[in-house]
Amino acid sequence: MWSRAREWSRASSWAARALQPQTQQQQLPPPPAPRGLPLVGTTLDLIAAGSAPRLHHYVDQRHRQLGPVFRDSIGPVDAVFVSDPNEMRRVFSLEGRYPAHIVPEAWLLYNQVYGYKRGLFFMEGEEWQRFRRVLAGQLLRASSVPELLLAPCHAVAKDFAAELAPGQVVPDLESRMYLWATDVLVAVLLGAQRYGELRSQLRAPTRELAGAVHKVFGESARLSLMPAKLARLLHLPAWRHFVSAVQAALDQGNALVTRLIPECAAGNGLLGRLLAAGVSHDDARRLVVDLLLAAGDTTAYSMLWLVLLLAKHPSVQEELHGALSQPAAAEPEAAARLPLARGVIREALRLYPVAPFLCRYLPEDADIGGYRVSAGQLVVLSLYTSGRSEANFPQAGRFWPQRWLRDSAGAYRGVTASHASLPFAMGARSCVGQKLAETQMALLIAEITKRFRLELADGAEPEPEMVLRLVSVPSRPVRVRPLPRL
Ligand code: HEM
Repeated sequence: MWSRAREWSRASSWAARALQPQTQQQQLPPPPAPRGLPLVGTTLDLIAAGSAPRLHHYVDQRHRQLGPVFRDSIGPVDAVFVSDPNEMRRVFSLEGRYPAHIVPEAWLLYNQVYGYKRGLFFMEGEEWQRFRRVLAGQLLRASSVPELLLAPCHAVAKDFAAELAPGQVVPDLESRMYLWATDVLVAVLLGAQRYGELRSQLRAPTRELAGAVHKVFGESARLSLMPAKLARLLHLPAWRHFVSAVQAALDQGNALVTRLIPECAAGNGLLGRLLAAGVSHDDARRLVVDLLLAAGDTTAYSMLWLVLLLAKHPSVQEELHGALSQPAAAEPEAAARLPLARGVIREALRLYPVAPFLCRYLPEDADIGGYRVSAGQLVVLSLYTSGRSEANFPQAGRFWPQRWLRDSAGAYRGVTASHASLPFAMGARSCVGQKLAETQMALLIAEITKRFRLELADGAEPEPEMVLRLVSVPSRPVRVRPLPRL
């Protein structure tokens, strides 16, 4: 089955297949599916693979068994899974004008029950397109890094490194990363200078918000293990705790943004730019509060994986330190663009994509890998599998940031299919915070590496495993000790 599907993906060009008449697509076979038991389907296999926290292992095994495209019903979700990089790209090319993705059930229910209007991630159709243009116009432009992102990310990274206690295990690194992610966004909203002026006044509300966002994540992850509607109907503690955590985070987020609005005119940050672009105060609050929520889990956990991998690989830290010590890398702009720092980030996100499954509902019937996929069918891209496949990345299990450096002919040294790793997705609905996330992570590892060597506090203990709690998180706390460089 593997080779059959591969031949398909090689033999057929995208363009030719996009032009296939509908009738021809209807003649294609359906994707292969595992044999399930009556009533329970494949649920027992999923339980055997480690249940929901190890869904990525279950899906990986299925790809090995059935090939790069298969269909499965996991609980109530019926989806076509895709792990071939060319087919993943094809899915994005067919996503339509208003790409539709899946939103956690508990969040949808919360928004419905409390009539809450949320930000970009939750929007659809023309409303989504309008605000997407506004946000992408600020955050994803070529000039956004030097004009909007660099100075705030650098200021917060310097503070972070300065606050590390040399030789001491960093206490509760996970919470520290949430605070960093929130600080960065507040600094970007205000601009570095205004942020510097207001930093001490904003410290307490920012810290509270970071804690509240962290709590929402914990409660959402707990609730994701059961149907949210049922939990609400039965007034289960999981639903009640989720609601109070979300309300607290939204209230604190709204209060913080309301406080920033009168301040932002004096700065050159994102918030002022949104208002200048004609976004109303209410819409700005709605968009920005959701940016604060979207930035928290994603960058905090990505950075935790990154720190863990660096601490495990002292030789990479030394090479990075050497590169950062060159005069050419002295300025933050150069440090943020340093190829090795970028390689470290890409490699960490390849091995530990914070969103290991990307979802799209295709608007038309489609040919995916030689199989018929009907309009409206949920398609799930298996990033964990594609990112760890030897066919796409030689020595796929190894943390090897240098694979992303280019040789004299301009090719990556150790990458066969770069689009097999898509941690920020691609296309019109890809991550609007990608440039921000890359810049803030690059500058934080630069500031830490310049001053410290990171050491694993738990020595030779086995590496924490990747488990799914809505996003990929380490199975136990990451504990590192920063040792000062002499
Ligand atoms: C390492 C960090 C991050 C990763 C890996 C990441 C990943 C992603 C992915 C995969 C998506 C696409 C979801 C889909 O296709 O349905 C997404 C969407 C999004 N991300 Fe990020 N993200 C990161 C950081 C951020 C940050 C810092 C922000 C805030 C500035 C942000 C804001 C958003 C928003 C608002 C969307 C929804 C975009 C839309 O629907 O048009 N992300 N992110």
